[in-house]
Parts: sequence; structure tokens; C-alpha cells
Amino acid sequence: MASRKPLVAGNWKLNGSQTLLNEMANVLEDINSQEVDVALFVPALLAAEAVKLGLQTGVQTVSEYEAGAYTGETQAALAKQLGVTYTLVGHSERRHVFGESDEDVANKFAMAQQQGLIPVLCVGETEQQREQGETESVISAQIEAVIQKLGVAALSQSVIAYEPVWAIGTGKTASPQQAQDIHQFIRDKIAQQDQGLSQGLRILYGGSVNEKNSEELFAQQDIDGGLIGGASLKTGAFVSICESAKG
Ligand SMILES: O=C[C@H](O)COP(=O)(O)O
Repeated sequence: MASRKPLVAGNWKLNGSQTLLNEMANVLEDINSQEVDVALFVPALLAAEAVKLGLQTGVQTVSEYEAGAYTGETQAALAKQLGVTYTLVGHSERRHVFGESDEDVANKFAMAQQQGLIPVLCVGETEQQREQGETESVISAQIEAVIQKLGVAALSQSVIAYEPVWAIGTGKTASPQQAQDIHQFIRDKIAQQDQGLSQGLRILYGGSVNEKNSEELFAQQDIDGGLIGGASLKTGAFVSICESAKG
């Protein structure tokens, strides 16, 4: 895993509760260490409470707008004020269910950084795109949209999460080698523009990660932790996954 510190991030999506948050805070109390960062991307309504409980906290999306008449949006500046550290941008459910384009995602990435949040840029191909041999071009375009807008240096204050859409919530995990191949592709692509930045960039894998497959995935050279959906709602499974990212 080179010298990059792994990050294991739970994405609760539209799930979880105050009770689960309290339980999770208890079991995660001693996990964050020199060896692994652990963060929870909770529903925005739980973010302030998660921060109070001492958790490294993320929100699941932010508005691309700074402020104004945008009913229902999550404001990056307010998240930062509450003590939130990260936000996801471009999660596949935002792209495919809510129709966010690469340009929308780049705008959200920019707003997150402008307000002092660390964006976790999610990229990944659909099953059809993989079958048609488009995996690399799709991921390139998703990353390039951010680079075109902000320059490659912006990636140094970010995290990338590779999540093949066909592996999300399906139980169909990418094999460690399949995942490693794409992580290496992403790192090499960024290295063409900034070698040092690419070596320090954390690239997470997401898609049906569980306590049984996490160790082998995280052992891959270019996989620096995971973005965990379903398994982050179970305290025992999530703790095991976090432990498996350590050294
Ligand atoms: O953000 C997390 C991913 O969408 C993965 O979800 P999953 O672990 O339930 O497949």
C-alpha cells in the first residue's frame, strides 16, 4: 500500500439512525490510529451529532452553490462550520439516480474545496460500459472534468474512490486484480501530469466490500482503503473491515 495512510469510509446512504450512530461511535473509539483513518459519511441530518461523538465525519453530497434559493441542498460552508471533514462528490447514485453530470460533479468538487472540505471523488463504470471496453475512457472523463476545471494540483487535497457501478450493493465485488488494475490506471493517469501528487493520492475501492474480502482488496499496491456501503451499517463487520486496512 506504499506509504499512503489507508482510509476506510462508511457511506450510510439513506440509512442509519441516531441509535446506530451512538453504537458505531463506541466501537470505533479506538480504531483511528497511526495506521488507518476511519470516517463515516452519514445522512446530513446526523452530521453534527457524528462530529460531537468524535467521529471523522463526511456528508454524502454538497450543493455546487455557495448559498441562496436552492431548497433541499446541503451547504458545504455549513458542513465545514459543523466540523465535517469530507464530502462525497459524484457517487454513482448521485450520477445515475439524480442525473449529475461530470460537470456538476466538478462544480461540487470545487465548492467543497473552496469551503475547506476534502472531496472524495467517486468514479466508476457501469456493467454495460465495462462490457463495451469503455471502463478507462469513462473514468478518465470523470477525473478530467475536475482537472479541466481546477487543474491537477486540486487533486492533492482530495481522495478518489473507484466504485464500479455493477459492484455497488450487488454482492458482485471486483476481484482484487480487477480493482488493482483500475487503481493503477488512475494513478498512472494522474502521474502523467504530476508524479509526486499521484504517489501521495489515496484511492479507495468501493463495491460490495465486506469483512471477508476487504483484507485481500486492501493488500493491493494501489488500493488505499475502501468506501463501504451496506457493511458500514453493521458494527462488527465495519470494525473488522477497518482493522483489515491496518498494516
Ligand atoms: O459508497 C459505497 C458504495 O456505493 C458501495 O456500497 P456497497 O458496499 O453497499 O456495495
